[in-house]
Order: sequence, then C-alpha cells, then structure tokens
Amino acid sequence: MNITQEERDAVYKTIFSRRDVRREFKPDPIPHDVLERVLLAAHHAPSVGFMQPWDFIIVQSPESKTKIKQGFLQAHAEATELFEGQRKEDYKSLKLEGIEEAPLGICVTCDRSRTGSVVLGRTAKPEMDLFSSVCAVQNLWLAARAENLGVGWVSIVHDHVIRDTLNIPESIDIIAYLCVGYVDIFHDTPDLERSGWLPRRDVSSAVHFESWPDSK
Ligand SMILES: Cc1cc2c(cc1C)N(C[C@H](O)[C@H](O)[C@H](O)COP(=O)(O)O)c1[nH]c(=O)[nH]c(=O)c1N2
Repeated sequence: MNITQEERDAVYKTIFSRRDVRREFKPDPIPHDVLERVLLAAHHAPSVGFMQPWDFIIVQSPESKTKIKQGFLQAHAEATELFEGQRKEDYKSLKLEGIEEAPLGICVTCDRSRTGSVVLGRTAKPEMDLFSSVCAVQNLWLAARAENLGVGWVSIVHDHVIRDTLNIPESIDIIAYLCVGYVDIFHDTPDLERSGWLPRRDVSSAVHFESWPDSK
C-alpha cells in the first residue's frame, strides 16, 4: 500500500504542528469515539519483542486532578530552587501544566514483567521496555493532534503522587502523565521557544555521518 502525496502531507503537517499544550484547554468533553481512536493509535506503537508493556489510565475526576496538581505544585517548588538568578525568575513565569483545566488526564505506564523476564530485544538494553511505552505516548500525541486535541506532558510530579492517586502498584513504572483536551490554536513554535527559554537547534547540528562530531 503506497502513501499518496496528500496523505504524506497530512502526516508531516501533523508532526510539525503537534505542540505541547499547557494552557488554553477548553472544557469541551472528548467524544468517546475520538478517545477510542487516539488510544488505539497509542496501542499500535512499536514495542520491544512486541511486549506491549503499556496501560492507559484515564483520569476524569476533579479529586484525582486536584491531588496531582498538588503534587505538581510541590515538585515545581523544589525545581524552582535548582535554578539561579534570572533563570529562576524565567522558570517561575512559565506555565508548565494544565492538569485541572484539561478535561482528561491519561497516565501511561509500563509493566516491565508483562511477558516474562527474558524479552526479545531487551536482553542487551534493559530500558527498551520503558522506551516502548514512550513510543505509545508519541503515537497518542500525534493521533490527538490529528483529532485537533491538545496534549501536554507533565513530568514535574513525583511518581508516588500519581501512584497513590491512581492506585498503581509498585511493580508498574509510571511513564507519563498527559493532559488532554481541545484547544483553539496550536502555536507554530514551542512555548519554550517563544518565551526565550531555549531555541530550536538547527537540524544540521544534530545529524552526523559515520562518527561522533569532532571525535578525530
Ligand atoms: C519526556 C518529556 C517530559 C516533558 C515534556 C516533554 C517530554 C518529551 N514537556 C514538553 C516539552 O517542554 C516540549 O515538548 C518542548 O518544549 C517542545 O515543544 P513542543 O512539544 O514541540 O510544543 C513538558 N512540558 C511542560 O510544560 N511540563 C513538563 O513537565 C514537561 N515534561
């Protein structure tokens, strides 16, 4: 099955216009069929040894969101102390989550023992199962963009907060907490670029041929 030019354009448009969304979530509910499509796309991510180690916990209750927001505030306060001077002021001015505004939260996990202790492809690199769940996050993020849904990844929360709130056993790794909801606009550039936190690197500075740059 060949991809047509129009279909190719749609894929690249989705990739380049995907944004991390932390503000401007609308309260509009996400229709069940839309959520199902996004989760099915996530579930079709590649995974090491095809172990499909992920689960998706859907968070809708205000009580759970409030607990996770409290966890964010705590971790954010700790993080603030790690920056100095103007950087600290800049960090404090950034909006880095939309936990309570987004109609939906999705916690993505990884069950590292899902298919037993020896996994095809994980024998030399044990972290490959965690990376597989991250692939599911990226599929989810792109599918959501194709559905005009914004997604924001919030990692400024200690695992124990999410674990306690969502009753996740210690044997399961927490990969991501995502805020999901409709938005009016997807900005052309990342929030962190627009606010002057960091610029986008030129792709040519990231691509090298045959060996690590300047290693000879
Ligand atoms: C693993 C991981 C973890 C986080 C993020 C991303 C990823 C990949 N990002 C989003 C991040 O800031 C964003 O992707 C970049 O700034 C680039 O912007 P776009 O995603 O292109 O809009 C993110 N953003 C945020 O506001 N709070 C957060 O805690 C995190 N955590």
